[in-house]
Amino acid sequence: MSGDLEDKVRTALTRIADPVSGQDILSAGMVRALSVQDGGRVSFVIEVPRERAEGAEPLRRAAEEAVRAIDGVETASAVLTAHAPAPEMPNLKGGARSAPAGPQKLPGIDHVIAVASGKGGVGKSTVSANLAVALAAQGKKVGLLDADVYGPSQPRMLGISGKPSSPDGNTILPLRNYGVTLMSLGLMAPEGQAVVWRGPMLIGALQQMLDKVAWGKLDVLIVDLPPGTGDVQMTLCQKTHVDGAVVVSTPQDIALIDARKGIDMFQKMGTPILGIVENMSAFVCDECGKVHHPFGHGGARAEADKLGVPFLGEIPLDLAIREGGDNGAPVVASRPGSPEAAGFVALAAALAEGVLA
Ligand SMILES: Nc1ncnc2c1ncn2[C@@H]1O[C@H](COP(=O)(O)OP(=O)(O)OP(=O)(O)O)[C@@H](O)[C@H]1O
Repeated sequence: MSGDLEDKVRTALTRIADPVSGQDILSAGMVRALSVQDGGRVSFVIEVPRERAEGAEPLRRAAEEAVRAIDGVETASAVLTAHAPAPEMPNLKGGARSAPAGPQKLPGIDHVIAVASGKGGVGKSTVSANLAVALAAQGKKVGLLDADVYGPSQPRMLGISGKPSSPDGNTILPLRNYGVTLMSLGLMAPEGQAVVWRGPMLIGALQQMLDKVAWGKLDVLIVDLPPGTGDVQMTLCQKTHVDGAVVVSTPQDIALIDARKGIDMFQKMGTPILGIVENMSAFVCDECGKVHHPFGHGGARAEADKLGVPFLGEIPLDLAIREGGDNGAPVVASRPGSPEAAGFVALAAALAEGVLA
């Protein structure tokens, strides 16, 4: 049913002509991250060269209105994003870059792993930070891209402050701690100030972090995504070759329902699901040593079995994990070998032996 609607949306977009080239915007490759969700919610991005960004609003509006007029479409949202002309793009490897057709490998980066969650607050950033540090401790060259544009928390979690520099005014030099190279929108904004990144700005910011950051040679770039299934997730998967997604969930039904939606989105985008991690799985009482399951237990494993995707293990609910995140000392670094670090180390080892091998 959403397939039929998607066809209708595509047809409508072929009727919108780009006034500059005369080609329709779909064939011209200007439509990106098209998403047609159940209930008729449609969103997409229109990409124009940077010099046309200011004058492209009428085109955006025409495309949005054409889609909104389709029977079965409840809401339509088109956002504009501007890209720099190809010759201005930094080329960290030195070769010429032709117009990208589908998801592209990032120069010098062997693998990209996305860490996602359906719902906010389930520990996606905590898992990303500890996974990155654990992989670095296992000898991998690791980058961490904090794409959680609604609440970038990686600088705090990895104990990194200060601004990344850009000596040539074009390429951004990332910062490093615990053997992890980090770039985050949180490093671009003054600490404590909320930054609201929307639409084209948001997609542009993600693109900048992928294209303009001097990541250097990496075995793996971990991308800490915002929660849910929005433009950032879709743009990442459409533009960049992502080896797979790790989905983080708590055992609660409500988190698992959202995790399922996230998995569905990645599958539709053709991004492999590396597996589900159950965070805040069990709590061991300091006083009596008894194991409690405040959010239930085993839900993520059952969900993974049901969906036929790997189960990647359980992370306990533990004060040291929370404090490590708040204090910029991930538990994997501050308490290596501890039971609370074990789940992250096992996750890193499983990925190192699997997708990163
Ligand atoms: N296993 C855990 N044990 C104890 N505290 C945890 C654990 N996992 C995460 N937390 C804490 O829960 C809070 C939310 O975690 P985190 O920021 O990693 O979630 P998130 O899914 O990335 O959230 P958002 O997407 O909203 O940014 C943080 O204070 C973090 O320290």
